[in-house]
Amino acid sequence: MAFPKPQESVIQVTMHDDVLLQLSSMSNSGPSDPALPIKIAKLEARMAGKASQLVTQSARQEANTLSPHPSFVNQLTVSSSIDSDDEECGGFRLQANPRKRKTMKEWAEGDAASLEEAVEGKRHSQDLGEHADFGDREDSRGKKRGRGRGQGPSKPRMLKVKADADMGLATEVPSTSDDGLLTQETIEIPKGLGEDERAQLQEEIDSLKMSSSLYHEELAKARQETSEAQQTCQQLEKDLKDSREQEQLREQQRLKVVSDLLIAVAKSERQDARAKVRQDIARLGGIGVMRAGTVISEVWEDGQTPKDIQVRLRSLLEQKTAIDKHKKLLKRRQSEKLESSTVEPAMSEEESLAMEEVYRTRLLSIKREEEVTLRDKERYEHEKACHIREMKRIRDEDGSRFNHFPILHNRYALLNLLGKGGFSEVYKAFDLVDYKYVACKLHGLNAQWGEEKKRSYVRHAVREYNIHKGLIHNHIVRLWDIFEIDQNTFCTVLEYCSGKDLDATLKATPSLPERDARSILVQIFSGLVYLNRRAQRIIHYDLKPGNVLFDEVGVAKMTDFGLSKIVEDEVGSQGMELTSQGAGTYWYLPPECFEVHKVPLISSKVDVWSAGVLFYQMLFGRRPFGHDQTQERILREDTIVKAHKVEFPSRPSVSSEAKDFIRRCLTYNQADRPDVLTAAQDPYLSYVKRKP
Ligand SMILES: Nc1ncnc2c1ncn2[C@@H]1O[C@H](COP(=O)(O)OP(=O)(O)OP(=O)(O)O)[C@@H](O)[C@H]1O
Repeated sequence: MAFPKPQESVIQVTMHDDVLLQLSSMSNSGPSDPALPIKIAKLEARMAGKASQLVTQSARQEANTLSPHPSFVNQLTVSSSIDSDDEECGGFRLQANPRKRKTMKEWAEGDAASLEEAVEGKRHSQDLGEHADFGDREDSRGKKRGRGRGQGPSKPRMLKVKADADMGLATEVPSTSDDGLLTQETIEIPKGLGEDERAQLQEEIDSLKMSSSLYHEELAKARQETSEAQQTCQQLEKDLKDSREQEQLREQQRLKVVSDLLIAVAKSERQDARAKVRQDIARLGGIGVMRAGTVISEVWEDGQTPKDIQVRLRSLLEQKTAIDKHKKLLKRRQSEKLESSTVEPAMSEEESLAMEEVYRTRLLSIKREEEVTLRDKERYEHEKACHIREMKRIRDEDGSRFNHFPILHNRYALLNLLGKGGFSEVYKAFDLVDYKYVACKLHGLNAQWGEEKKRSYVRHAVREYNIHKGLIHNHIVRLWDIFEIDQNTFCTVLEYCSGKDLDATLKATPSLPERDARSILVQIFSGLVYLNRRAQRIIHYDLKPGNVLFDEVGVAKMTDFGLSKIVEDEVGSQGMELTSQGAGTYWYLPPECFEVHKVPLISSKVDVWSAGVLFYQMLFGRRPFGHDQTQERILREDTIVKAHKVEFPSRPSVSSEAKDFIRRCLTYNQADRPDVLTAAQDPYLSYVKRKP
């Protein structure tokens, strides 16, 4: 509901002079007659025998263009037309009044001569002119004219017509009382008038008195209404203020309830996570402490599952050995069958063939069991990797200074830690303003760092923010906000991706079916095409499994633009200079990034190479170059500089189209490698709708 502004509803009621005018503007119903002031003036003038002058002046002032002819009859005609034809007069409408027009006309016809003489004659014309002008208009000297002689503007209006000796007319003095009520002090009818006219005049005076009293009542009513309206208005304002305060209170309560619920859920998730880790420690293993002299180090201690797997494998090995032994014995017996010295009874040929078959089938069965156990062992290794990741997450969460569910920036309710990067902690959080989950990345500056290093880190983060915030694409994580927490910590707010990241996915399932891997690749290229079609092109430069996240429905999204490069317009076809050589994750970077003899020139082809490595890893469960090497070893052994040709394992089996696409992405020579836009148009990446 829209409440009017208080000042709009206030009606001024203190101006006695303008009471009638205000009434007429306030009320459109009942006896309100906006033409009344004019009528009164005309009547006064007529009674004073100066109707013509009044009319002339009134007409001249209000209409100006109407008949300039001084003739009284003409002027009356003008007057009559103004009086009756609803024309504007000083801002008020003159209502039609045929009865009055008739009177005036009659009067004009009956006593035209004497009235004309009076008009020509003269005096008090100024008075009458003033009476005829009901508005508070300024005269030519710029002064406000009063409505009665000697009266200040705030005095009640006196409609006074003085006796005019020259005209031989007695003066009828209708006036308004202090509160605006029309009164009649003396009534003397002009001598020259007949009975009818006198009666008519008397009738008009009575009628005016009646109207005046009605207006008076209306004024009182309007005043009353105004005061009531003011009270209502004040009450409404108060109500509005109260309800706003209540709403604020309710909003705070709502937020409290929501955040309490979220915190309760988060706490229970924390408990579940810890209980699961405890179970998994018993099942999969955990970190123990080993002491060697004064040195205490952490060691991995196996849980029950790897122990069981070991026992099964050992048992299978023992069974295999035993069968092999029996097989050998059987063979020896068969060869010694004819020797009489043999203690054991001789075995028929058929029996010995049957025994051979028993041993063979048993060995095959052991082999199958072994394969199953080895698969279990592999699964265990993946579970162990996730378990170690989760243990690390919990340890990081326990050690975090933001683990007590704070509300940051009056808006983001921090819940549980999602993970910890090099210099940041990422928390799942709830946005209490937009009511959605977000990921809050808390960047902590190391207190030990010097001022310059801190400044450089912040500069870097702000640069990343400025690049990332403008990127709006389905396959790029949205960056919503950035704010400072304290001198050494600030936070970026990101779209929350509730699925695992690709790194975690590949740890749990090292190789994906080709169809799944291709779908992820297509999405990555969609994001890359967006980055290369913008006015300000961007090279991501840090494409790796950890920087590909999945939302709740499995849509892949690129994130982390910390190392990304803006491609300036003037960059030539060779590419732009790489000024941050050494940064990045070497398994995923192309050979040109390791150029040492000159400043490397790079382009979007860096991302094409990284996407090729990612695709290879998704398909084969390992990286094409330096898979088992550390970053340092890759650099030392020039692993990528030597990565001229990509080799494919025989298993799992992958389509030749996929391999060919990987070869194109991993083209050693940058000039021969397709750029993002060309690679994205590769037939391998295009989906065509199959005809039914
Ligand atoms: N928007 C997000 N939604 C959900 N989880 C996220 C989001 N951003 C990051 N994470 C998770 O938070 C963890 C830490 O992320 P972060 O980006 O800090 O790690 P990183 O990339 O390993 O570190 P660094 O940026 O230092 O290389 C990762 O496990 C990541 O999956």
